[in-house]
Amino acid sequence: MIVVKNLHKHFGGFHAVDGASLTIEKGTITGLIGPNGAGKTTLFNVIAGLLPPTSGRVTMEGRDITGLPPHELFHRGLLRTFQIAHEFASMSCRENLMMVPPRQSGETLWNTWFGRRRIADEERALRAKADEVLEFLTIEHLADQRAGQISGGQKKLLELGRTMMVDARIVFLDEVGAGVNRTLLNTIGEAILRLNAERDYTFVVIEHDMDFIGRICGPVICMAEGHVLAEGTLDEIRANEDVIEAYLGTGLKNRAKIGATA
Ligand SMILES: Nc1ncnc2c1ncn2[C@@H]1O[C@H](COP(=O)(O)OP(=O)(O)OP(=O)(O)O)[C@@H](O)[C@H]1O
Repeated sequence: MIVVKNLHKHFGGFHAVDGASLTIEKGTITGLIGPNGAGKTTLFNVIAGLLPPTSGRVTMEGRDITGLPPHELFHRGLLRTFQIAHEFASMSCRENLMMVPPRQSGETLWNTWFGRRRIADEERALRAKADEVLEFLTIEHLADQRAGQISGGQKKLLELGRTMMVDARIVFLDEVGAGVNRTLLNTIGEAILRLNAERDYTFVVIEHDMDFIGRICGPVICMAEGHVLAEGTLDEIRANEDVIEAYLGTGLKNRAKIGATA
């Protein structure tokens, strides 16, 4: 369980996150929605250690993780993916996955000279794991293809695959659906649901596609102006007057996004 208490992140005088408090229950797929500029990505970045908070506290399973750097959170199984995928373009998809686990023996000069057998064993295991991940994500046919050449949606799947290489416990997904076609978005949704059901992953998903949120997310949290406005099912959120007001206040385009009928 992740508990965020009264979190603030200010950029100069601008309060991007302004007293956000929320709880992410273990084993859930929680949707994080809100109009543009609500502070969702900034909140992700603070929780995932990419930005130091101005004030407030984040705990994971009761332990204070406020301001811990990403690599420390990585070791605790907390990972964040990005709106724009961060692949190594000239490496194959399989190699991209094999790069993820930290502290591989081949990284030290000593082992390069004296630990060849161990390195070879490790590499075989990593390769097998990467292939298993690609198969799980139904993109095994991309194993040898350069990551820079695959589609945007496939890159999102590859990012999800990176989290599987370290058996993440909690994954923050930032706009998985942005620029992804419907078929691939369904594949991504299926993978998220299966990882949650079969491998105990907890997910927090920022997404503007409300159909996608409705299909895969249990609790939904709506942010506006840096804080949490409402929590509940998507239907409850959609009917919430404050939420409709927040989306309305930021223009018709945002209002259409929530699918508000009132
Ligand atoms: N590094 C920064 N410096 C100054 N302002 C920033 C910085 N990062 C974000 N902001 C501002 O903070 C506000 C919240 O941005 P954020 O990206 O967190 O919102 P969001 O809810 O994720 O929006 P979107 O749905 O459009 O991605 C925005 O007004 C943004 O311009």
